[in-house]
Amino acid sequence: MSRFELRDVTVRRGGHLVVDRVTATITPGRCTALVGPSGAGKSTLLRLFNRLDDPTSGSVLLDGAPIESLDVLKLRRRVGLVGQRPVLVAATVLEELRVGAPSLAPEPAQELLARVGLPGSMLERASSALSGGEAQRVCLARTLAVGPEVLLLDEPTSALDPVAAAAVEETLCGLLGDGMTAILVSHSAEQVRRMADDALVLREGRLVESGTVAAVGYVNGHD
Ligand SMILES: Nc1ncnc2c1ncn2[C@@H]1O[C@H](COP(=O)(O)OP(=O)(O)OP(=O)(O)O)[C@@H](O)[C@H]1O
Repeated sequence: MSRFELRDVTVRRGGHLVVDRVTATITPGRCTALVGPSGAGKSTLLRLFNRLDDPTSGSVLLDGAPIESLDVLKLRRRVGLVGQRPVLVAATVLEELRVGAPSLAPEPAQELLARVGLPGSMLERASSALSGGEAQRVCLARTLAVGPEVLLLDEPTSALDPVAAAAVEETLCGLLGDGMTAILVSHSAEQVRRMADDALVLREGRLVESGTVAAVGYVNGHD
């Protein structure tokens, strides 16, 4: 089911309160945006969901279980991350898709490419020969190859040119429309309005507003 809950979560880094007693629920099947000014703690909060960071106090629960009680590799297969910049690690697109799914056959690999809007003929292409937008979509397909229940999206289009960003966003919107649970960090209020259902507004580490995107003032240009 993949319901995340944050209970009184605090993250302290170098004497600084980066996340300050945040309590919230992420609704399955919806896209929840983490928004707020630069330095508010959005990326840090996002990284808690697959244990790239751990809270200093409080707990993150997945379907009622504290996530530190789960095997971290299994957790990361359930909760996939797509970062700001595509990082490709294998020589070809097919090998890239096999990074987390070593037995992936060419046919399902082509289906994965279709899901992210790329032609199946791209499987044999060298990773180094991809454009930024293509590489980001291959990263997304590589994450999907593992079969995640939740996608963590950390400014997934901010490093791309406007045309590639629009294409990647459209691909993501398709996945969200199919009912994928997602948590999105984005600086763009327009993007949040297009992609997200719910929003959590952070300021100086504190949760200051939450609700549906339509109801949250921060996303709609007034506080
Ligand atoms: N390891 C660390 N040590 C000290 N301070 C840290 C550490 N990690 C993060 N911070 C600080 O915590 C605050 C929140 O950082 P974070 O990257 O989570 O914010 P953000 O809302 O994602 O910002 P942005 O929108 O600029 O990406 C920042 O002021 C940052 O400098």
